[in-house]
Amino acid sequence: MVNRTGASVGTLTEQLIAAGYHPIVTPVAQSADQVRLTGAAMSPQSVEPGDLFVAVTGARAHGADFISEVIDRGAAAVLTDPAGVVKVRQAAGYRVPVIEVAGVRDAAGPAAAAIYGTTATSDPALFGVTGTNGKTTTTYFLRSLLRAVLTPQGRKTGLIGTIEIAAGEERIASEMTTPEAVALHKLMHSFRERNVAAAAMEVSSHAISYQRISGLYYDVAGFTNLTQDHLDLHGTMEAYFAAKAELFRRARTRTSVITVDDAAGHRMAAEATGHVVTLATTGQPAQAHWEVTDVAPAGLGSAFTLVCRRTGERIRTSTALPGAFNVSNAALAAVMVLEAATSSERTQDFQREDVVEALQTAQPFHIQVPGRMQVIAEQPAAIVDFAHNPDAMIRALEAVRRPTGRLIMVIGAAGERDVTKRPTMGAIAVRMADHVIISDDDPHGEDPAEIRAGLLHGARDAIATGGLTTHLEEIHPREEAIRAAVAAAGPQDTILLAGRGHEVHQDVAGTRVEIDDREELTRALQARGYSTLDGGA
Ligand SMILES: CC(=O)N[C@H]1[C@@H](OP(=O)(O)OP(=O)(O)OC[C@H]2O[C@@H](n3ccc(=O)[nH]c3=O)[C@H](O)[C@@H]2O)O[C@H](CO)[C@@H](O)[C@@H]1O[C@H](C)C(=O)N[C@@H](C)C(=O)N[C@H](CCC(=O)O)C(=O)O
Ligand SMILES: Nc1ncnc2c1ncn2[C@@H]1O[C@H](COP(=O)(O)OP(=O)(O)OP(=O)(O)O)[C@@H](O)[C@H]1O
Repeated sequence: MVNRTGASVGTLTEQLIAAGYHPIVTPVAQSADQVRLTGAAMSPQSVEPGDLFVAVTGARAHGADFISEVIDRGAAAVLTDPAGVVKVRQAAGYRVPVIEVAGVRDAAGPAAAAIYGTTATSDPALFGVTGTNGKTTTTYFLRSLLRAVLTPQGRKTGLIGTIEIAAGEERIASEMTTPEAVALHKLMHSFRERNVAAAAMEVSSHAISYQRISGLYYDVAGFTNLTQDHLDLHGTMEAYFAAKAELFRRARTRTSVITVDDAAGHRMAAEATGHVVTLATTGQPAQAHWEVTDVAPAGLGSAFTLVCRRTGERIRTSTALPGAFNVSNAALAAVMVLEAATSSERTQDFQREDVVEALQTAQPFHIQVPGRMQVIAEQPAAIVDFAHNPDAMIRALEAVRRPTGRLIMVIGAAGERDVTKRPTMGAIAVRMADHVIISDDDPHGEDPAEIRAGLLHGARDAIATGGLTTHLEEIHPREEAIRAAVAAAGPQDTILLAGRGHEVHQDVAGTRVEIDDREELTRALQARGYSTLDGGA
C-alpha cells in the first residue's frame, strides 16, 4: 500500500513535538492547519511548489540566504534555525510559515518522514552498510541477493550509493554516497510507489555526522571494517569510530551485523545496542555468531561456507570477484539477508529457505560491480579498482599479486581530502608493486603537483629505508600514465589502476575533465594488440 504524501504545517509541528523537538511556528495570515506541505527540499534549487524548505547553515552559506528564490519556486513553509528565521524575516517578511528548531539537520529527517510517510515498518525494508571499505560492493551484493529472493514474488529492489540510485531497473545518477535526509525520504516514497520491497543503502560517515539518515529505520545494518580515511572531517580515528557507531543503536537499527575481523569490529559489536549478530570472515577460529570456513579458489573469485555457530547450519556459496575481502563483503551481505529472514517483522518478504536456496544456487555474488576489482583484460591481467586509502590499497594489491610476472600500478590521491594518507599510500605502493607510476586523481582545488609530491615523498622514503628496487615514476596526465603502464607490461604481468574505479571525470579546479580508467585502459591495451574482455569499458 503506497502512503499518500503530505502533512499540514500543524500536523508536522505536532509530530516534531512528539519526536522531542521544540518547534516554534511563527504565524502567517493563514492558520497552520491550512498550509499543506506536499514535499520537502534542502537544496534551494530543487524546491517545488508545496515543499517544506529546510534551510540549514554550512561552511559555504545558509540555506535561508536563498529564501527569495525558494519562495518564487513555491515553497509553502520553511524549517530553519534561529539565524535562519532572522534571514527569512528580513528578506521575505511573513509570507510563509517558518518553523524554528535548534538542530535543523536532525529535525529534517522526522519532518520529511512525516511528509513522505516513512515509518519503521513502511516499505522498503532497509539494509544499511557502513565501514571504511566495502560499502559499495556489499550493497551491490545485497541487492543481487534481495533480487533473487524478491523477483519471483513480483517485487522490486532498490539501491542507494556512490555509483547509482536505482528503483528496480530505473536508474538515477548519484551525486553523493548517501543523499541528504529530505532526498532520502522522498526516495523512500518513490520506492513505495514503484513496489520496491527492500533497498540496500550505503551509509557514509559523512551522512551520519551530517544527520542525513535522521528519521530512517534500518531493518538490518552491516559493518565492514574501520581503517584510516576521512580524518579531514572527523579529526581522529576515535571520532570516526563514534560516527559509524551511531548507526548501530537500537533506536535506528533493528539488527546489527558486525564483521569482527579486527579490533574496531569487536568494539563496535560490544557497543552496539539492540539485536547484535557477529560475523568472522578470516577463516580463523573465532567466537562469532556466523563464521566463514572452507574458502577455496573458484575462477578468479572464491567459494566459501557460512557456518551458524548456534544451529550448526552450513551454507555453501561463492563470489566471482577477486580478493579475500570480497569473501568478507559477500558473507556480510548473505548474513544480513539471512538475519532479516529470521526477524519476525519481515518474514513474509524474506522466507529463510528462499534466501538459503538463492545463496546455494542463484550465484548472487557473481555480478560485476563497476570499477571494483573490474577485470579489463587477462593477458596481461589488467584491473581497475577504487582503492583510495591505505587499507584498500593493501588488500587490492594482495588480491592481484600473482606468483609470476611483474605488478605495475598507477595511483594518485584526491585533492582537498585527508592529506595524511598520501605518504602512506606512496609507501604501500612501492612496497607491494614492482613498478609504480604516480599520477593524478581528482585534484579538486589543490595543485596536482603538490598532491603527487605527497605520494612521492612516502614512496621515496620507503624505497630508501627498505632498500627496495621498485621502479618509481611520476607521469601526468593520467591517460599518459595508463599508456605508460601498458607499454611497460608484458603478457604475464599485471596492471592495477587504483583510486578512480567507476568515475568518469576528474575535477580539476572546478573543471570537469572527462576520463574513464576502464576506457583508457581498454584503448591502451587494444592499441598494443592485446585482447580485452567485453564490458570492460
Ligand atoms: C563535508 C560535507 O559533507 N558537507 C556537506 C554539507 O556542507 P555544509 O554544511 O558546508 O553546507 P553548505 O554547502 O554551506 O550549504 C548550506 C546550504 O546552502 C545551500 N547552498 C550552499 C552553497 C551554494 O552555493 N548554494 C546553496 O544553495 C545548500 O544547498 C544548503 O542548503 O551540507 C551540504 C548541503 O547539504 C552538502 O552539499 C555538503 O556536501 C559536500 C558537497 C560534499 O562534498 N560532501 C562529501 C564529502 C560527502 O558527503 N561524501 C560522502 C562520502 C564520503 C566517502 O565515503 O568517500 C557522501 O555520503 O557522499
Ligand atoms: N571489505 C573490504 N575490506 C578492505 N578493502 C575493501 C573491502 N571491500 C572493498 N575493498 C577495497 O576498497 C575499494 C572500495 O570498495 P567499495 O567501493 O566497495 O567501498 P566503499 O566503502 O563504498 O568505498 P567509498 O566509500 O570510498 O566509495 C575497493 O575497490 C577495494 O579495493
